[in-house]
Amino acid sequence: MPNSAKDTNLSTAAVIPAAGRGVRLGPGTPKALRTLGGTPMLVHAVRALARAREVALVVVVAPADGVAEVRTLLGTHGFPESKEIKVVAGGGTRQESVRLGLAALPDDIDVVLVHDAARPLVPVETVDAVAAAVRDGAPAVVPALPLADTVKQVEPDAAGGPERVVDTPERARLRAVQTPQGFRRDVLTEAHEKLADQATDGHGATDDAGMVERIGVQVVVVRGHEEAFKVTRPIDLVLAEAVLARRRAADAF
Ligand SMILES: Nc1ccn([C@@H]2O[C@H](COP(=O)(O)OP(=O)(O)OP(=O)(O)O)[C@@H](O)[C@H]2O)c(=O)n1
Ligand SMILES: C[C@](O)(CO)[C@H](O)COP(=O)(O)O
Repeated sequence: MPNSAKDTNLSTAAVIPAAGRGVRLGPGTPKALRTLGGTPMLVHAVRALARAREVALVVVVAPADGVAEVRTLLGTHGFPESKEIKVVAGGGTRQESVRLGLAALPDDIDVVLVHDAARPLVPVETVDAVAAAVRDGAPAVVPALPLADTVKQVEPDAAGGPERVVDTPERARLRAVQTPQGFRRDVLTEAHEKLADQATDGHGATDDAGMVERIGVQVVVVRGHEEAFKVTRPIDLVLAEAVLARRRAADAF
């Protein structure tokens, strides 16, 4: 395992959690299989990660009852032959799904990029920037953007009234974090092993960087990208279709 600055001889894999149902997107096909420009979101996400030169292997974490379907789906789409694609069964939370994806990595992988299937339009430049920062010696890296909105911390009202604002954190020091998040494989594996119980007890982390923070590892930030947004609610699908249409129009010239 790499444990010092800059190591140029590292093997990199991507883990793509894609086992969620997409409740906030509304009823219908599981979110990763919903289409964007006629192609499932998951296929866009796998292509985005496979496009990165350093990524040798992509592990897709599918719903436990959908592994065969996802294997068939990915088999019908073209990916570079030099890139290995594996599909494994996920769990009931994102954290569990990532842990199961990590368990499927071969021994020779040193660097792991964890990327939501729900961020299908991440540009390859963002993937490359995250991977490069890990390869340059950072144990954990997140792509992030400044916030456009002011954020309030709130507490519920004991009598059932409206929530009350208790704090307004200084916006200039807040960031909205995206994926792929990049890690030294040993660091991420240790965090997932130590914190596995929290995945199901309601105290799980909402991202992988949050897990390595909990075991005391320093996370560094690289610039994220507006087009790496997460498709969460129906309005995000409208935006994603528009971004894809604009890219396709630009490519046609
Ligand atoms: N048990 C789970 C839950 C989520 N994910 C994945 O984690 C990523 C980010 O999660 P999110 O956007 O919250 O997806 P869902 O859990 O599907 O959405 P929702 O919370 O609206 O149901 C998605 O690619 C999703 O497929 C996963 O692999 N396993
Ligand atoms: C990992 C993540 O995309 C970083 O912003 C986010 O935390 C996932 O949250 P979700 O509620 O599982 O979509």
